[in-house]
Amino acid sequence: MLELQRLAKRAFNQEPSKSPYTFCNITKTIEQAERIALIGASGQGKSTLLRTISLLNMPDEGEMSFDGVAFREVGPRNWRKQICYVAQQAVMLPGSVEANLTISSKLHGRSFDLKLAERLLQTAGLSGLDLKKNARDLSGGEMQRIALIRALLLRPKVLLLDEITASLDTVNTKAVEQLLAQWHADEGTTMLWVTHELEQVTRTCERVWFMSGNTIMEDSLATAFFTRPSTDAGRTFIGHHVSEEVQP
Ligand SMILES: Nc1ncnc2c1ncn2[C@@H]1O[C@H](COP(=O)(O)OP(=O)(O)OP(=O)(O)O)[C@@H](O)[C@H]1O
Repeated sequence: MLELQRLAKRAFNQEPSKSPYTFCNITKTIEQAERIALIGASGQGKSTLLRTISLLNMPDEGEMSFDGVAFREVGPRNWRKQICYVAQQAVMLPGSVEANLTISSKLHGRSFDLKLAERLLQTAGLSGLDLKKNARDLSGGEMQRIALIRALLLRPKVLLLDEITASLDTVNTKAVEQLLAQWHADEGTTMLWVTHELEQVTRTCERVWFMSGNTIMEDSLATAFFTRPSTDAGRTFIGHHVSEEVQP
């Protein structure tokens, strides 16, 4: 349903035709309800790829289509109604938590589903939160969960999750994973999830895209990638993480 064809983005802040690729040659099809973990070393372009798929950055080369419609025909605003990016650093809009939760429904002309919002807040461990509180006074972890719930309330077809549990403790990380697992079971939302926590991959995703050499070097079932990566880069990546985890 989401097709990427020879997608490429060049490095920022340089003359486009001369700058090196941040990522290139990405041709992939993502079916509805797939959950894919996007992993790889720092600086490989994982966040930039997510931001490009959500049209927060425009691709320099290649095509993307969703349900057969090219992104150029739809325009960024309508594209992002279907394909929603949740950032690593949650951004709260001015005003209360409630205003943050209702804003996207208003912007997209949809009615606000209060019951659903309350259920999501509860599952995310935020049932006691005062919705009248200024959103910018929340803790980093609270902001992160509100940003996620704000995205879910739009009921996008594809969720692009960028290290969304990096600022959460273990309990709240599990709460968010559970929230997304339930959401996936109920809604069949496709997820592309950047994470550095390899155990999280095995808990949350069936498929892995491993980025290396500024492209997707391996695309496989998560179980296959972790037991037998098919490239030297994949083996090195896994070996590095395993040796890091066994160190005191
Ligand atoms: N807004 C920006 N302006 C300039 N350069 C950028 C910008 N965003 C990303 N980059 C550069 O693009 C490259 C890829 O960065 P990106 O954040 O996509 O990598 P990543 O794989 O997600 O890394 P990490 O795992 O550390 O988050 C890096 O060299 C980074 O410095």
